[in-house]
Parts: sequence; C-alpha cells; structure tokens
Amino acid sequence: MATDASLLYLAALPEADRSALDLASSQDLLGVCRRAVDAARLRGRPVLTSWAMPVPYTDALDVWRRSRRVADRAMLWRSAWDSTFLVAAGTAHDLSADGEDRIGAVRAAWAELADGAVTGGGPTAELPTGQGPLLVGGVAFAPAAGTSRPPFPDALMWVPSVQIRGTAAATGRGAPLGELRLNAVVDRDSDPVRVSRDLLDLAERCLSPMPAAPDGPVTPPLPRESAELPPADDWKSLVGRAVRRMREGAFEKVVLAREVRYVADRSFDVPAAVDRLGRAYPEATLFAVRDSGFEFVGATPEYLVRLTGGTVHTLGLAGTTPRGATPEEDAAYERDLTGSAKILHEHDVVVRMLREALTTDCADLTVAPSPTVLKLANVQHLSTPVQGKLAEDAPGILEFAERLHPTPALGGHPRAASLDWLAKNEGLDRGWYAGGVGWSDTSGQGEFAVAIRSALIHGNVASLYAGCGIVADSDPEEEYLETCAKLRPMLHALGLA
Ligand SMILES: C=C(O[C@@H]1C=C(C(=O)O)C=C[C@H]1O)C(=O)O
Repeated sequence: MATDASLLYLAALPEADRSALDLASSQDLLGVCRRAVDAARLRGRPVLTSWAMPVPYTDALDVWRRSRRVADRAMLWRSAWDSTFLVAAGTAHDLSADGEDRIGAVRAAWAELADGAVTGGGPTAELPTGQGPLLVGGVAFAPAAGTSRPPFPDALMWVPSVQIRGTAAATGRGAPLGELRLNAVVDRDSDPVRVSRDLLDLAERCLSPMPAAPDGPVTPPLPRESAELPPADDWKSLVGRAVRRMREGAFEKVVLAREVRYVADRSFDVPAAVDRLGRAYPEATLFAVRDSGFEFVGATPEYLVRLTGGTVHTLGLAGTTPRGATPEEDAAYERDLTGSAKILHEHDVVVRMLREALTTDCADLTVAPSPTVLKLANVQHLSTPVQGKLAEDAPGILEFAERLHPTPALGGHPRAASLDWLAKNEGLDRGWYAGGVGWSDTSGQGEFAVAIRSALIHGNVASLYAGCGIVADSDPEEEYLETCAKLRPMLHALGLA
C-alpha cells in the first residue's frame, strides 16, 4: 500500500514526464485533513475536505474501468457540451434521498455540507465548468411507490472519494492536464493520517498504470431469453388509449415508455458496451453509474440543464424520425421532421415549458426561433437550445433540475394531468430511465443529462428502455417503431443486435 502522494503521482505519469512536474507531497494532503478535523472540532459538525493535484491526460475509460472494480461506487461521465470527462470512485459522503422531494432533500444536504469546505493542493487543470469537490449521481424519473426502490434510491447522489476530471479532446504530451481530487468528510474523531492514507490508496488503485484486463468474456454474451414489457400489442393499445384521452381533452401530450429485458448466457461486458456507445454517439453525453453491482448506463442526446459562468442552458429535444439508408431517403425523413404539424406541436410543447420555467430567473432568455435537426446514428430529432443569463440571486443547478424535471419531452403536458395518467396507466417502473444523471459543484454550477437511451444492467440481466411523445394524432404502430429505433444503440452496444 502506498502512503506517499509522490508514488501516486509517478504512477500516473508517463516516464518521460516525471522530472518535469513538481512532486506532490502526502504531507500536504495530511495537512489539509488535519485542518479539516480541527474545523470539525471547532464547528461541532462534519466537514468536507478536498485536496487536488494535476495529473497528465489519462484514458478516462481505462481509469473508470479500474475504478468500478476497486470502489464501492463509481461513475463515468463524458459531457456532450465540452467533452470533459469525470471519473468518480468511492464514497466520501452519501447524500441519497427518497420520495417526491428527493432532489430538494439532496440540495439542502449538499448546501450544508459544501459550506465551509477545507481545501488544499493544486494548482490543477483549468476545467470548463465546475470547480472543487463535486456531488455526483442521478435521480429516478419518479419516486418509487412504497418502500425504497431496488437497486438505487430515488436520488443516489454522493461526494466521491476520488474524482478525476479532464478534457477528453486532449491527447499526447504537452496536452492540458487533468485534475485528481481527493475528498473526505471528517468529524471530530477522524484520524487524519488514516483518512489521507485511505484516499491515496484508493486513488492509486484507480490510477494504476497497469492496463485493466477485459471485464467480461471476449465473445459477446448470447441472449437466452428476452421479454417486451409490456408485450408489443399491449403497448400499442396503451398508445391508442392515450390518444383517445387526448382527443377527449384530458391532456395535450404524454410520453409513453416501455422496457425490453434480456437475460444472457453470461455477464454483460459493461465497459465494452460503454466504449462502443461513446464511439458511435460522439455527440451524446455518456454516463455509467455503478452501485452494489448494478450499473445504469447510457448515451443521451438530451440534457436537462447546465449551469456555468452565470448562464443556464437547457434543451428542447422532441420530435423524431428515422435516419435514411441513402442521402435522399435521409433528406426525406428530415423533411418529415421539419414539416410535420404533429411533430412541431410535440416539440413546441416542450420549448414553451422550458421558456416558462426559466423566465423568472433569467435576465435575458434566448430561444432559437425555430428548431434545428440533430442527426444521430440511429434517429434524427428536432432540437431547440434555450439559454439565459442568470439573475444575481438565481438558484443553483439542483434547483433548476428539480424545477425542469420532468419536461414534457419525458413526462407530458400539462404536467399534473399527464403524469397522473402515466402513473396509473403506463404500468412500467421506469427507475432511473428518463430521470437525470449529472453533478453539481459546491457553488451550484454543474450539468444534468436526461437519462434516456439507457439500460440498467446487473450481471447477465439487462433492462433497456425507450419511449416517445404521444399527441392526439399519434399512430400506435409508428410510435412502436420509433421506440425500436431508440433501443438500437444499446442493443448494439451490448452485442444483442
Ligand atoms: C423518451 C425518449 O426520447 C424522448 C422523446 C422524443 C420524441 O418523442 O420524439 C425525442 C427525444 C426525447 O426527448 C427516449 O429516447 O426514450
């Protein structure tokens, strides 16, 4: 076990770079931990401590692959906005919460913990957004009915012990540095020597230069059984029922989802799947959250909210057509997308809601006058970015996430009537599908993606999810085919198609 920060540093560095950089000292980390324990004694409450040092560009996927083996929890994040990656490992502090007010409860606990953090180390890489220790994780689409939902709570948010951030675009020597950050929450009885030693030990195991052996079998697992939940015909009838309710005027739009569950002959290779997703969907936010052997992964084109430098960004993404096999066919599908009154209506409902939700906190709201087309490998979508300059006393990202979720791109409109119908009729435990995955820093800057194009994986069982917006003139068969197209990325990634 290494107890010296300089060993850790060298482990992460290519041979030729070793002499060029200052050696970090374990004494420095220890000093910060000591200060934090002193502060905990003085304040009579636990104190967040965080220490950072630069690390050269590292292969984020490789670090994450190792982290998910050595830590109780791990998360990978590659941001669609600026290509920064985040690998989080271990638990410095758990802020998970259940129930309707899950995001609010996390927000309050994070504000208390973040206040008066004792920090040290650095200087580190300049990151495009967010600084210092982060709160990472995700939230379910809706609170679980009754007892806590297995395997994840309604909001699984935690401060990781080890946090590695950098820019995925950077390659080779002379490239921008990344940041390694070690976080802990100490109380009056904590032993600073032990705290710093445990952090270095975990970081070294995550950053070890040894290549991680492949996780699963070299040949992809073969599906032994699969089930559509609900069965295809039942789901189409459900779409028909939603259409009838909308024609009766009950609501304007509702998003119906379904699950496809696969049981394979052996465990799925999650890192290989994430690697494939990342390559096939470079414009997507890539995420993987692992806890207790369950892993929720996805590559989503949709973000809920991003807060950076006094600006809030969100995205209206709704309206879908397939990609064509030829440029002509693709252009025809694009014309269907931009010229369909039904699709434009579906999209407009989302943009209207986003605008309303942001108006009060933004001095200056910019909404593109008409949607653009986002082309992914499997489908194309109508897309309208929305951004605003935040007013002085505007809230942080968790409050925006709470306010925006679920947008009518994942729930419906009007919100209360559509969600109520959904809860009574969809018959699906969405879990984290269509919820949010992301992070916040101590000042409320951060990013949350909408957790679609996602799957929950546990050993040899994978649950894949997809849904689509239904309006009064939706056709059940077409909507069913749309969900099939949305499932395709994950099916390919897992080697199931
Ligand atoms: C619900 C999903 O996607 C959402 C629904 C869309 C639609 O109805 O056109 C488009 C993008 C997403 O907002 C999904 O992928 O599961």
